[in-house]
Amino acid sequence: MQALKEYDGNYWKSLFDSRIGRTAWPYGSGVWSKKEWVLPEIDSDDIVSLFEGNSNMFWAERYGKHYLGMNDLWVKNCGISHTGSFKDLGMTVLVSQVNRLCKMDSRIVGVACASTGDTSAALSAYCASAGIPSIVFLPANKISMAQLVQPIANGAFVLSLDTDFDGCMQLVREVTAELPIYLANSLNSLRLEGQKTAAIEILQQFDWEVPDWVIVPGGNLGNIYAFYKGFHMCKELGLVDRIPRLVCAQAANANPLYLHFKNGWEDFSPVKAKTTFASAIQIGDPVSIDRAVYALKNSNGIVEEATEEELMDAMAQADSTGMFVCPHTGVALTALVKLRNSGVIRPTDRTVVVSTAHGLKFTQSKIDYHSKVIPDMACSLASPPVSVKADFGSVMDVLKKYLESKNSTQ
Ligand SMILES: N[C@@H](CCOP(=O)(O)O)C(=O)O
Repeated sequence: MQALKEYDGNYWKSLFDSRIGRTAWPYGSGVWSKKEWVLPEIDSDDIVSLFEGNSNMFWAERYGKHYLGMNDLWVKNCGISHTGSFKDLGMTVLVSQVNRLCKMDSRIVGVACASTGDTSAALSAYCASAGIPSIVFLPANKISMAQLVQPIANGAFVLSLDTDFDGCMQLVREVTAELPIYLANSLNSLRLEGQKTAAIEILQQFDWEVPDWVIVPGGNLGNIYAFYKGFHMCKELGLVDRIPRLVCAQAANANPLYLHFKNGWEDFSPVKAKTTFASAIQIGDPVSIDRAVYALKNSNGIVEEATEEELMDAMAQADSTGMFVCPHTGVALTALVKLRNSGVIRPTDRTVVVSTAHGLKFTQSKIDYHSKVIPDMACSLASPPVSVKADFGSVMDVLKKYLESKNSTQ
């Protein structure tokens, strides 16, 4: 690319002038119209926090208004936690209880789980803190590097098994039936007691006003039931007079609940889960299927699914508004888009999307998307870095192109 020579100190002078309140010069070579860069007087009362302090619940204003025409869309960010996923909520309860049992001289020799990554991270962290051995059953090569390193670093006994999550689940159930090892997956109700607090917290954060919809990604399906349990408990206690409609969102490559829902809840059949970028919910035979069906039936719930392209595009779109979500949240956002487009969710409905894990656990899939190297995927929202020669003119050239393209889309 030919470097533009006409740029000189005046370009930057114009920008600096604008920052200190003077009218800017027309910048560039006349391609752009003159802009007023004078900053308005701002009263400190006018400055509003975009993410509402440190709360894990934030109003997705730009995403909601811009992409969906919604004005009451919220994200409950459960990935901002010790090990970076909602599993911490349940695991702190479970391991605390095991710790108590150990102190009471029970014969428990360790705690185990099968995992697609997040459960093992949480289990190993809390067990390490309590000095209790943890054993994790992981499907080899099916979890992200950031997830794998967590149990390793936390000193868990890590079994890397040549099977999928469902195979690991089956094995850990058999092993824990034989040995005095405590099973920590979400079929253990202690986990659900912890996880249901997210639902209670949502109501509290809305000052006990009930949202219309709560959308939760689903794999092993303990969490959708935990949300139901939390909302139902608040209703029983008289804190609220109804519960939200629940939506469970699955990856189309691992969608046994979706198929069951579409079949009118007749005859559940597990599926063989195929590879999905939403790897934490790559589960074909969920242990909490019955509880999930119960939760959905009793909340007038819905199940939706997301293809690989849909979930990756939804994740990229959300990221472009500053969310940096995990692929599973991409699945939940796809469900939202579909239900909004079909009119089931209305523009003014108060809707909460549950973001289940930290986006930093899934950087490889984001890199692949933005590098456009995913086979058969357009990656239409990819925003790859621009390689540019390290000289002033070349940088100004690419900046000009970039700012022009921004101008034309605003
Ligand atoms: N997505 C899970 C799978 C195991 O789920 P659990 O909630 O039943 O323990 C994981 O992170 O391992």
